[in-house]
Amino acid sequence: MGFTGISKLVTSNVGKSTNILWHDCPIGQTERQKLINQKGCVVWITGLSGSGKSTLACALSRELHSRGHLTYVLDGDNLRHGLNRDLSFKAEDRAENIRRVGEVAKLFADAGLICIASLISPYRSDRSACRNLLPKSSFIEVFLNAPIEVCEGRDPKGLYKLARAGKIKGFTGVDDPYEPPSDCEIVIQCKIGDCPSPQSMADQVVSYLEANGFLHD
Ligand SMILES: Nc1ncnc2c1ncn2[C@@H]1O[C@H](COP(=O)(O)OS(=O)(=O)O)[C@@H](OP(=O)(O)O)[C@H]1O
Ligand SMILES: Nc1ncnc2c1ncn2[C@@H]1O[C@H](COP(=O)(O)OP(=O)(O)O)[C@@H](O)[C@H]1O
Repeated sequence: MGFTGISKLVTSNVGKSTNILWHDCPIGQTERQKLINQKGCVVWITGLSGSGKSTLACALSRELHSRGHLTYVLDGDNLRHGLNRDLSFKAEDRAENIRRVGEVAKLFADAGLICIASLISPYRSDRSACRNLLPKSSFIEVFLNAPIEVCEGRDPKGLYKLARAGKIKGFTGVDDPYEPPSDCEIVIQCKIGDCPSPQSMADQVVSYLEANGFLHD
């Protein structure tokens, strides 16, 4: 075996990539996790636009950081400024958006980080494909269950208003579907006039991570 850990020179074809080989390194996820005393995982926050995904992602990242944990936030809106700038909001582009972010999140988790992905991710099949990329139990799906009335009432970017006026087509929850999770790890319930604070949403996720051993090696 050489330095790159090629044990047998058998190449394979994956998607459109032909004759490729997997290289292993002696320092892997286990070694990295030991170094930072935590377990890599993906916290995947799904919900309507305006439900509070980015707010929760940032509150969670801040809370974990203050406790000495390494996190990284992958925010749908932000990633569409770079990695996913070539994608629209039609179903197949949303699927590709989620697939790419799932693959990136998998790398962060493999690096040992608590990766917080915050995307509308409206289709169950796309979220499920991301779940299947990760080892069992290290994909933690969080449903920010805020009714559209709450999200539309907030409308911080004025997008619901534009969608209702027909100036944005295919807006999630207005004229595009959102499929709520049927079986996810955490549900954060937000009702009209009664939403948990950002800190208490973050605390709910931290409790789950603590109880499931992600905050220790
Ligand atoms: N048609 C349509 N539908 C939904 N959202 C729209 C649309 N057009 C633009 N936006 C803005 O894009 C943000 C959602 O991007 P995502 O990458 O999370 O979407 S998705 O997961 O691919 O469905 C979303 O951000 P959030 O409000 O933070 O969810 C919107 O600001
Ligand atoms: N728990 C909450 N309680 C009250 N307001 C909230 C809460 N979470 C988010 N908000 C507000 O709602 C709006 C949308 O939140 P944001 O995090 O941008 O949602 P999303 O990322 O899902 O679009 C923002 O103005 C934010 O300040």
